[in-house]
Amino acid sequence: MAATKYRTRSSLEKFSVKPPQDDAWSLLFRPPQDESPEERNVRLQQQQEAQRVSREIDESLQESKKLYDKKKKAIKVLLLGQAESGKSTMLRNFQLAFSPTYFHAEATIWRTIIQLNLIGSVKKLLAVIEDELEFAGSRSPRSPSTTSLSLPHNTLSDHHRRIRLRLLPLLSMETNLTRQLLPEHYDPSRSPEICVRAGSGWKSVLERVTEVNPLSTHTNRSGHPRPTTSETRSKDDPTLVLAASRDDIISLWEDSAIRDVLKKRGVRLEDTAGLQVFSFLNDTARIATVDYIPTEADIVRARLRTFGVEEHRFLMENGTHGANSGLGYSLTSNAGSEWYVYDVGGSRNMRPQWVPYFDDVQAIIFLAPLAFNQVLDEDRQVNRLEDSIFLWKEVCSNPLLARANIILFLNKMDILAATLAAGIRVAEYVPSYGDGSNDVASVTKYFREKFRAYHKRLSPKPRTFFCHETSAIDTKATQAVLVGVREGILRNHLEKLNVI
Ligand SMILES: Nc1nc2c(ncn2[C@@H]2O[C@H](COP(=O)(O)OP(=O)(O)OP(=O)(O)O)[C@@H](O)[C@H]2O)c(=O)[nH]1
Ligand SMILES: [Mg+2]
Repeated sequence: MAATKYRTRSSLEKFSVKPPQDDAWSLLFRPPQDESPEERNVRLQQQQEAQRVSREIDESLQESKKLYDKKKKAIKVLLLGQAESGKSTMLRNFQLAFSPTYFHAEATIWRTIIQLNLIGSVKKLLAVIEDELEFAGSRSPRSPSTTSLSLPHNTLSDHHRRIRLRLLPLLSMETNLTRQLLPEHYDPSRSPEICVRAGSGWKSVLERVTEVNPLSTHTNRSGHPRPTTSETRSKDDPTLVLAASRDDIISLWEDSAIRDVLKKRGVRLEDTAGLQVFSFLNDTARIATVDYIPTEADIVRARLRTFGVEEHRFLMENGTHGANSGLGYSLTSNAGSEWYVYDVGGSRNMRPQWVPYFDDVQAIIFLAPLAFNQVLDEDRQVNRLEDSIFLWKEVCSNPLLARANIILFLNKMDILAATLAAGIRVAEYVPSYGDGSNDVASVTKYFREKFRAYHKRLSPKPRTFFCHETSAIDTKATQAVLVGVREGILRNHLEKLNVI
């Protein structure tokens, strides 16, 4: 044994002292025989540089591998569901519940999105007014003696025309800003909503927009910070223009003549899909101010369409306890655990992009509003609930997801309740519902059982069916649900790793 060891060492030594003559690398790096001292210096410097670069490459490879291994160990959750089902809203609830520092740190970015949502609503309002004014103008040319336009059921006047003109700068501001945010090749006329491509650096654009020039941090003579003025703000920041338009927006929104026009033209104040198109208009007095700071509820409610797949990394800031989740033991390892949550764009043309993320995912939160009386934006022939069930079947039967837990969120329960309260009957849209009772509990039970049956029938191997009823804009109730869901996912993950 000792002799073997000795032989090995001696052969290594022999190699390092006297390399074999036919070693290609030695030949390549052998100094030329007539090398001058300067050439030698240059050669040695080059060699050192090459070694440094090679070390750097090794280090970065090791770093990437470490990251890869870490990510492999992290918990991965996919948020799936059709467009507008509430995935991004749920993600923001997740951030608020488990990563509140991060959630609050992004408040200024969301302030601009909320301002853009509000301006978007004003834009829709102005488009209706413009149409109405044009329509009225073409039907009954104005006589010089009157400033009112007589319409069949209402009257819009020069007063409205003037307000519209005053609000136009707001619209050009919005056009400028959204142009910087929209994904490449995206045609805004296809969808009026704000949309950003995942990973495109849109947050940096908004950070730049909201950055206040250091001048504003100066104090005045009495030692108080100077108020932010137009010189201290970025030219793309809509705050001041919006604040200056505040009274005009409120007066338009509260104007009964405008309400009549909206009604006459069939423009719903609240979109039935829950896209509360005009919802921020009700809060204009609070939002259109120079010192507006969004509330948690505002941030959760903001609408920003997802384009592509967004990866969100979470380091759990707070561990929750078994007592909360009814597990009967404490999952203290929860705090500090690393999670990746993937939020996807839900419209049909984006769905093929989901598949690469199916690999190695622990859980899927599938959002399905029971929108039995609505159709998809991208295809007005397709019923929303039917589309959700179709997607659910695809997800349950997908072999790549066979090991993942699928958790169904029947989201937008508030809208279901409002729809049923308005007297809209399920049987009219879903004949198989027959003469079942048209109340929330019965309708929910009926559809939940449908989802359960497909889950059981189509799962490649048996797994438990989890289902929650949610209203993602109700942050308190949603967080309570998410705490339980997180515990469940973590427990399952630990069980798979045989830790508990
Ligand atoms: N009333 C109500 N509105 C909701 C609920 N969940 C989400 N919303 C609203 O529905 C709209 C769409 O929500 P998002 O979270 O952006 O939908 P998404 O699934 O991410 O949509 P895409 O990004 O287009 O795939 C937003 O305006 C939300 O405020 C809910 O439970 N109730
Ligand atoms: Mg989204």
